[in-house]
Amino acid sequence: MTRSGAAHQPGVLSIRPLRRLWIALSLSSLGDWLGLLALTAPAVALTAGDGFAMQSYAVAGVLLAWTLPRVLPDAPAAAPARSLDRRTVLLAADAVRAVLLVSVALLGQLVWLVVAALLTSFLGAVSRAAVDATAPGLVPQDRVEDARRAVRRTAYGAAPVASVLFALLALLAGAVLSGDARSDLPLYVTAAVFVLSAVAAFGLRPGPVAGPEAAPARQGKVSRAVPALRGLLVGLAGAFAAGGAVLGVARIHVATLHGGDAGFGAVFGAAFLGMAFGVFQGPRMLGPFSRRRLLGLSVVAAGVVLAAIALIHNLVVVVVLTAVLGWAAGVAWSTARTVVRDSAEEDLRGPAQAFLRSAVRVVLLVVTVAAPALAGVIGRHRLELGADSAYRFDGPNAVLLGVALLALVAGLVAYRRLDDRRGIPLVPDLGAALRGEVYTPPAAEPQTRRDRGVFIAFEGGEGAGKTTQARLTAIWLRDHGYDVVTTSEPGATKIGMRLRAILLDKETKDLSSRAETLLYAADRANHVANVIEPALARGAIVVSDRYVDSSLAYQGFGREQSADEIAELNRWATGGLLPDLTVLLDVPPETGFGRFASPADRMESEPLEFHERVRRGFRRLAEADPDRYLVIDASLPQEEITRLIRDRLHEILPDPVPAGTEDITSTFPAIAD
Ligand SMILES: Nc1ncnc2c1ncn2[C@@H]1O[C@H](COP(=O)(O)OP(=O)(O)O)[C@@H](O)[C@H]1O
Ligand SMILES: Cc1cn([C@H]2C[C@H](O)[C@@H](COP(=O)(O)OP(=O)(O)O)O2)c(=O)[nH]c1=O
Repeated sequence: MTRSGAAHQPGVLSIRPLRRLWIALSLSSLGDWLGLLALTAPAVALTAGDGFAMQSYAVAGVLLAWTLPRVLPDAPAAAPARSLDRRTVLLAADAVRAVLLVSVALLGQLVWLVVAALLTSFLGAVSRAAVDATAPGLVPQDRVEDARRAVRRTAYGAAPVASVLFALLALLAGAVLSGDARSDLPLYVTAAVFVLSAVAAFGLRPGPVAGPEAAPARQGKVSRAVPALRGLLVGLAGAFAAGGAVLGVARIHVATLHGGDAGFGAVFGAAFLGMAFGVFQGPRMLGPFSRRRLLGLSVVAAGVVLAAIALIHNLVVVVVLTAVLGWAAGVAWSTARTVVRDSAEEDLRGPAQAFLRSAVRVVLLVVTVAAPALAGVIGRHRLELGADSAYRFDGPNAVLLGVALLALVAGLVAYRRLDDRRGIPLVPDLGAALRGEVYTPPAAEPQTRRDRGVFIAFEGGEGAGKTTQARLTAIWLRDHGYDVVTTSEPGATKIGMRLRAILLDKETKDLSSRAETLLYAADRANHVANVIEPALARGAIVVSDRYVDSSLAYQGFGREQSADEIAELNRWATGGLLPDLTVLLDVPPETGFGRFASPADRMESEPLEFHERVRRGFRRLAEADPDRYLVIDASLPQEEITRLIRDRLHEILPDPVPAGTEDITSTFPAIAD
């Protein structure tokens, strides 16, 4: 909704002061990326006579120098930006960078090259910090996020432009220049871009570097509230490690493929262009298909493509596949954003995305530096394949192949962790999505299932939210046309109500643990015979607030009696009836008790240790039979719990509700309470 609303507003860049800042940023970002490419060229040229390993280390050294200021916490870069005038900061950062790049060309010294790369990158970070802090202050409050996004897009969007420019310069230099002058040309051009950027910065109005600071993402809190976060992190780390490996070894790998600077620029540009396309296309791709599955698949695709890049010795193929790899990583990134949007509370989406963004950046940069260094250690190898044929398998090939395997594993792990359509086979699911449909599997044993109905039990300690969630589940199921019977223990039948009075009345004294167990079992026997079985027999869905597991946890673990004996007793009492799904709402007893004000009944009055044993008991039961349980952290917000339950119910309902229809049905007025 907010998205379509935003589309009608004029672009955020129509706000004049922001547009000016944006022009300065565009040039400075172009210089930034061009500088990275231009500085790696002399690393190879200056070590031309020193062998493959030395060349690899020199490239790794320049990348490390360039990377360091960007993985360090923002503080050192942000400090000068915050204490000075923003125009001065941007102007000075540009001017000094121009001088640094020219000095590298003039001095032709490896050590100075690395130092200059470090300083250039640091100034880039200072300049970015100044822009980041300034941009939000230049727009109205409700456009702050748009302004941040425009800044981010420009900063990364400059990368492919810089790559194309670099490749053209390399071609030009190759045609008209010779020797060192070839790698010097991009340095001079970058310096010129920084001079232009300084001129644009000069046109800015001076002003303090102000504006709201982005709140740092607190991973602990965020990952607890966004359960998908770990799966997302694993997947994205795989995809971006794959990207980082290609960028890191590109310089030396392309040289073995006789590509030179132009080839390097092409690989770099292909990665970023592909990625931009993937980010754009991700949300539009395979509409009816599960986003979580798509994320896992795109990471697996990144791994497979990287393996091909590692093994095929052809520059054109490498460039094309690098674009595909960038695309897969882009799809993974934008899909992860969608998953966060769909699974996190509104106020946690920003922090969760910020956390993922910084994690991805660290992975990308670390792998980019480590890859060429490792390639240098591995060195060059030839596999002799016969009398006159051999296969090159150098450091870059080995590193790329290794990272490809890691990305594959990460993709598979992410797929498994995030899968929200468990039990539904992937191939027909994907096939249906390609035809624009949601796949609905043929119901297993249709007759028996439909005839029998479905039994869902809610379990957990006091105040875990069982009653709340059981009720919401029943409303939701009825909205979808199911015949639903809600019930609870103890006390769902007339006899049961009497038993309940005995069991929960604080005046009840001298009730032995065995008698208590038998009374709960008696209540249950009556409940099954008179309520649950008849409902299941007519095909209804039964939603029960507590069932056998409560006896195992409270009378077994809580009262420290044999859980096996209690299970046996209850098997007899219920005729062996077990729920199709047990939703365990797991919460520390203190949290649960903190949720009510009403006076405690006989069971609730038991000491805290009792309730802690009960909680452990429930968890143990769930661990022993994971397929039949859905364990949910019940300290999560209520809506998040409700969503997790619905996701799981989709899988076991006799006539599954296709995930895609959810949006449609929820537009009907539904009784929410
Ligand atoms: N996820 C939740 N977070 C915070 N409070 C909740 C949550 N779920 C339920 N509650 C509140 O906690 C109290 C107990 O919930 P209830 O569903 O009666 O728990 P139970 O049946 O497990 O004892 C109610 O006041 C309810 O509104
Ligand atoms: C069904 C069942 C409940 N109990 C206890 C747990 C609860 O303290 C109490 C049921 O009380 P109830 O008022 O239904 O509370 P809640 O909302 O927490 O379910 O009975 C057992 O000890 N064994 C059982 O088999």
